[in-house]
Amino acid sequence: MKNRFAIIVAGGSGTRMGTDAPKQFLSIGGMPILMHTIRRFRAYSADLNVIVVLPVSQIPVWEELCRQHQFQEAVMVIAGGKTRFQSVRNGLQSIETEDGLVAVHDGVRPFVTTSIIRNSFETAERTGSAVTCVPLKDSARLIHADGSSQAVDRASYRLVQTPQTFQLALFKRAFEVEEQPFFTDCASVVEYAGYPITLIDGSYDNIKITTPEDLEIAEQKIRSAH
Ligand SMILES: Nc1ccn([C@@H]2O[C@H](COP(=O)(O)OP(=O)(O)OP(=O)(O)O)[C@@H](O)[C@H]2O)c(=O)n1
Ligand SMILES: C[C@](O)(CO)[C@H](O)COP(=O)(O)O
Repeated sequence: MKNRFAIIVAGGSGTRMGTDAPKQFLSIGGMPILMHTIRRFRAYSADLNVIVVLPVSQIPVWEELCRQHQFQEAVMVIAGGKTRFQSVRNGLQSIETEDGLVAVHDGVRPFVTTSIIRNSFETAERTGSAVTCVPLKDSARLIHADGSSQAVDRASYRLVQTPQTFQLALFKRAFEVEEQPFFTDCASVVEYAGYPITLIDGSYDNIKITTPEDLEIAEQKIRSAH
């Protein structure tokens, strides 16, 4: 099996959540969200090299949380950057080889499943990339510059999640580009660099905890699982 890495990005400050603590440290089911996410990747493979990217100022807070929760998963901690792109790039620079696969996952998506992670590695090994997504359940409209709107064919769109998994050699080359304002995820970077993107099925359960409502949903999901 090829070298397998996971970069779990948790370098943001959670402005939309609006809490003092960064949202990745907020507790669901009695444990910080980020620890749930790391455990999901560890459950996929004990041999996976897990890199966790954190805001530099929060690294001592994370170490204290690990002590409090007796959280002993072996992970490499790396300082993040101002944007998600920069945080991914910092994580990537800590990987010395170009031989293998890397999954990038949001630290605030704690409900990712082993089967999604496995499928993302297997697909990326075959095709170069695996980007998790789901179809739209709601109708969608395009907003024009003058404020008017127009129905679009929702079957032509997907909502993109993480993990997004890539062959390391192409991913490293893709991240040599200058950062662009439309880089909202890794797929947009890889596509900009000229590589094709393979989509794989995600899950409506694989939510990104972004706003306070998401935190309530996450707490209920954890409670109902126990
Ligand atoms: N400079 C950044 C910004 C974001 N992220 C991470 O990217 C993931 C998805 O980003 P998002 O949900 O937008 O998190 P925040 O940037 O923290 O939230 P907000 O945009 O509301 O400030 C999160 O796990 C976040 O910690 C990161 O590693 N480094
Ligand atoms: C990577 C991502 O989670 C895919 O949906 C998303 O693009 C992150 O976006 P955000 O602006 O950082 O919330």
